[in-house]
Amino acid sequence: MAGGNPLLRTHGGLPVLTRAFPCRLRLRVPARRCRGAAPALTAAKVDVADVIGRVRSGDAAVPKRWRREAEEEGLAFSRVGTSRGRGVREEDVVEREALEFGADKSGADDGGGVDGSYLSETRFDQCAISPLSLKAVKDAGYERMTQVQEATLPIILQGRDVLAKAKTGTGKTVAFLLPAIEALSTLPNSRRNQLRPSINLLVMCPTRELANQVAVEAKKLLKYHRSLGVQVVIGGTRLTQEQRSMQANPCQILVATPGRLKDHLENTPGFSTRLKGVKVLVLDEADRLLDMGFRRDIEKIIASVPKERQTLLFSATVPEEVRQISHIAMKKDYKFINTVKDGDEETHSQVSQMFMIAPLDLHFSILYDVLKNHVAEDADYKVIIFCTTAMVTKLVAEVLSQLKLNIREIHSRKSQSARTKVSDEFRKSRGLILVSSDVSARGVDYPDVTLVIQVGLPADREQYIHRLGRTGRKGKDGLGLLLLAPWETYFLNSVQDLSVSEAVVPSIDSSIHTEVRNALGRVEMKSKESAYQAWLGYYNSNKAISRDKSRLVRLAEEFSQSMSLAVPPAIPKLILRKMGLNNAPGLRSI
Ligand SMILES: Nc1ncnc2c1ncn2[C@@H]1O[C@H](COP(=O)(O)OP(=O)(O)OP(=O)(O)O)[C@@H](O)[C@H]1O
Repeated sequence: MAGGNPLLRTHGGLPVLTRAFPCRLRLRVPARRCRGAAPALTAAKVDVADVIGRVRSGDAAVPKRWRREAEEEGLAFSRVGTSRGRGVREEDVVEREALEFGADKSGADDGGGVDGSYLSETRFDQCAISPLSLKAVKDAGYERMTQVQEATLPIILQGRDVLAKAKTGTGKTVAFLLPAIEALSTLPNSRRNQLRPSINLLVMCPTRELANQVAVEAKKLLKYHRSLGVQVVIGGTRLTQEQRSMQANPCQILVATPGRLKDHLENTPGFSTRLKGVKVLVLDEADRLLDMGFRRDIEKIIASVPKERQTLLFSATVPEEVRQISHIAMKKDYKFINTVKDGDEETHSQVSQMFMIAPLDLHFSILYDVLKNHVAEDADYKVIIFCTTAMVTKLVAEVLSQLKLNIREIHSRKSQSARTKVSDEFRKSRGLILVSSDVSARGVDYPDVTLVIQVGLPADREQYIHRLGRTGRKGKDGLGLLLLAPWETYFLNSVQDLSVSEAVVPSIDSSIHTEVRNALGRVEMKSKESAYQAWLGYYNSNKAISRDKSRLVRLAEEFSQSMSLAVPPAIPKLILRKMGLNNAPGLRSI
């Protein structure tokens, strides 16, 4: 996080004046132009932020070489000082600085970001892949490999176990699917022509949307491999329906969510025998699948596939604990391939990251204000708002819909058919705002998301990174805003190595407050009650906050007030007991 002068923060070489947040939201084009500024500086190991700060403060000790390199890159430092001296508004300065920095050396929109292109120089046709796969890759529009594909393909093709880390939106799905399909296509035909072929490739994903998406990508790559097929098994659909379709058309590739796969293991005749044919096991979003929420299911699944197999673990985040426990899934001599360079951040530098601290009772108004500005500035807007729980997501979606924004909602309480419909629509559209719980946090590839807003505490640092990663995919620009209440600021410690700049709370027109109040008045009481209960449950499960129960109750009351409720809703006794809050003073029960 940029420190120092509280008025001037920087990220990726671009100064951001904190009071100009709404303006930053409008800076998409200039921000892209700024890209050209950084590479030479980075290569020379110059801290751009530091140089800018020191030049501005009149520090004559800035080495000439740095200054010269900066100027060669079009960074007109001296002019920046002059603009401010003329009393130009901060917003104007930000706009101007961005343009001045912009020698427009960004290159084409082919992934040329400040942190280097996500594409490598290697073309797929230079690699040892089959003509059938190559043809499919071409049809999919892929010519050059992404960095992670280039780094992992040869090793996976050798049959090694691989744990790979690469930033969000850089093509990890193809990186594991393509070599896995190559491995399958070389299996003797007898294996593939059986009436009920074994499952040879098993891909595990933490969410249903991601599983569907991986299957779609697999189908693209299988276009000319006519004897290979892919099937998806995910929760939220009828088990019997999946059983029937697996029986009618058994495929060698299965993409699954853990819970449903376990269901099939326990209830589908012949399924465990089919799993004995697994040659390649993939854990997509491996760190999520290996954390406590999924660990048991994953262990059971691993025990059901042969020990003699190849295992591939992929994620944008690989915390140390995951490396420590990777032996659960992989052979000891696995290869760890990390395409995030030493000293580089895990997030993309072309994504502007902001945090804003404001009391809970301002959050709806801020959200509305930020969205209104963003929608007005960018006709092609495409926004995802992440909320803490399904019921809070529902409430936020209802409030914003009442405010006549173009809202869709997705979370675990929606039927799977509604989730799939919304997800498909959001993928194809622009001019939409998706309010989502963490079901969309990882892996889902919605193209051209312009802004990601996270409201309230993300579950952890990793979740923050994955949610943010829904924007800035394939080297494109993006914006991220994390909106926190003052007592949530401790979370920022966990992302202090990322370039997250503070944005000062914008002054909000009283008409916005009135509109929000009226919108809240039109939202059903039931939604508010459920959101309150879910909110309490979420923060109660957070150790840092639930330690002090009376404080938790007070904070929940603040949340209730932010929904315009005079008195916090009562909660069923049973639920309070389940939350361990039956004796917490100040909570009303029914
Ligand atoms: N070689 C390539 N050239 C161009 N586009 C590609 C290439 N490989 C993959 N893509 C596209 O890049 C996008 C992002 O890919 P993908 O969803 O696999 O990213 P990811 O790294 O898995 O992201 P996340 O970490 O969010 O899961 C997709 O739209 C995919 O079709």
